[in-house]
Amino acid sequence: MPSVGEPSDAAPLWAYRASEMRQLDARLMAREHIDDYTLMRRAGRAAFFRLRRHWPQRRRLGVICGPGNNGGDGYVIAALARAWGLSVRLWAMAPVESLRGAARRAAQDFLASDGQIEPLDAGSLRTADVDAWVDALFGTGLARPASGVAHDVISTLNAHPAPVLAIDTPSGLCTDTGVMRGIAVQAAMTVSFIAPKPGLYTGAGPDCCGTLILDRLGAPDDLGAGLPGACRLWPADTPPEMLLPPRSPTAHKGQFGHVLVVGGGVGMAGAARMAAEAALRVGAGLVSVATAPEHAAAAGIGRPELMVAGIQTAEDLAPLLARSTVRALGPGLGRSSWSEQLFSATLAAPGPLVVDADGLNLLAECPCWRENWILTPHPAEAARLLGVTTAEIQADRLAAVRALTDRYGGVALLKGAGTLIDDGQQIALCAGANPGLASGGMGDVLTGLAAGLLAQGLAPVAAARGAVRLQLHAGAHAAQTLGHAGMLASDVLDRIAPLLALPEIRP
Ligand SMILES: NC(=O)C1=CN([C@@H]2O[C@H](COP(=O)(O)OP(=O)(O)OC[C@H]3O[C@@H](n4cnc5c(N)ncnc54)[C@H](O)[C@@H]3O)[C@@H](O)[C@H]2O)[C@H](O)CC1
Ligand SMILES: [K+]
Repeated sequence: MPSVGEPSDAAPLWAYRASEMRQLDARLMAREHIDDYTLMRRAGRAAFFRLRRHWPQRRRLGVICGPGNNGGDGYVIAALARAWGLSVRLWAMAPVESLRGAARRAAQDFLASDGQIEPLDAGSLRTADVDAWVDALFGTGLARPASGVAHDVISTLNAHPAPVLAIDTPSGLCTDTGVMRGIAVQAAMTVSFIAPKPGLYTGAGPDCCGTLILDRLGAPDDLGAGLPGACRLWPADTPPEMLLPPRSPTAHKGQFGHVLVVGGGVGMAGAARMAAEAALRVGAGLVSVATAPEHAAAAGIGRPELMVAGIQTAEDLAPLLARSTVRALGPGLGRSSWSEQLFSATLAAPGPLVVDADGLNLLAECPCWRENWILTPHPAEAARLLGVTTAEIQADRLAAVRALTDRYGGVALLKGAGTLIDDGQQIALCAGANPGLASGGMGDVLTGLAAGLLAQGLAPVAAARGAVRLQLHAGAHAAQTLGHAGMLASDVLDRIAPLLALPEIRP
């Protein structure tokens, strides 16, 4: 049985940068006593049979081969497709004689099977009678933005009605960061090999990959032993692991912490209320809300379990800080002098806390370092915390989340598709993209979930990861019944308790 907040038995995979992928390829070949052409044929076969399984009706393939081993995979796929009686047209970016090693052998075998190679030209792709494309232009070896013919080809593929199967990665996507290098293939499906690459799960990766399938090609889990790895990946479909401590029959509310939400400035009572409800729903024993006096009466309506206090000054806040064990600082806090008073008083109190929204914006103005907190910025808030632009954050999200913990300590949770969580030692990537979560209040719910888990004794990094994964799972349930446009933060809230009641995570 996994301990509280730790991953279940299905320990998540490590994701690797391109520079490490080459070492993994070499290790796999050495361990299995195979050469790179055998491994390439294994990759091509894996991709081809996924294509046949998912798109059985698509029998007119257009294969685009680049100048490297990714292109080599394409030749393997094209030869297999012809052997299976599919119609194949293949366009190559580089002449066969310029190819090297396994890629050259793959091209020669394709020619030997009477395959035809056409020079890469966007115009001929536009008019091709093709009902599925295979993108084997660039893989982990992408070295710069696609330009010239490569750019035009990617643009043509994206405009063509036939779906694209991307091999190993959509061409043009940086597999280390998830940044589109200029232009990138928008694939309907991606089959990636051997080990996860972080850029497929964060940044623009989820948009470019479509349905992402990882085929390990027989790689054992310990293939990367000793390599630093870029991050640990919790794939979106990983079942929610047991998060909460067991509850004895005689348990009482004092055992499950007391969360104090500090926020709800004038006109923003809802944010603090959402965070407070989330903390209750995830199991905190007691939850209080320190909010502007104007909201005190309204903030508790419909949720009598909340204890709400109208706060004028830091002195008013002191007794609430003294009674609580965990704080959630920032939901709807605002940037007024009132906000600054409460911010400073809360930061001065000991004990773990979650800082979000305007709490982060105020922190950016007076940075400090702390062990026992979780910062939960979206990219723009992270940019303010680091004094850079949002584009620079998104240009390398893994570097950004590490820069946050270097500067502020504790745990940094960088929101966005493929949320990253760093404790200064190891980065966790919680895969999963749900456009329905892009609406007001979702950040407040996440803050409350994290605070509620902290209040029950989870370590900050486990509380952060648990909050993200609970919200992703609850959000997926909400999207199934309500759709992405119609789902609200309250709908996610309503699905937390049923999720926690699931046998695999019921305490
Ligand atoms: N190594 C193995 O045994 C296996 C690898 N697999 C596949 O190989 C690719 C990685 O191959 P690599 O040759 O390193 O890189 P690419 O094929 O991605 O292409 C790099 C190639 O293209 C040139 N290049 C890079 N960027 C550009 C650009 N913008 N414009 C033009 N040319 C560019 C660069 O100079 C290189 O020549 C991996 O993704 C897998 O698909 C097998 O799948 C498994 C075995
Ligand atoms: K590719």
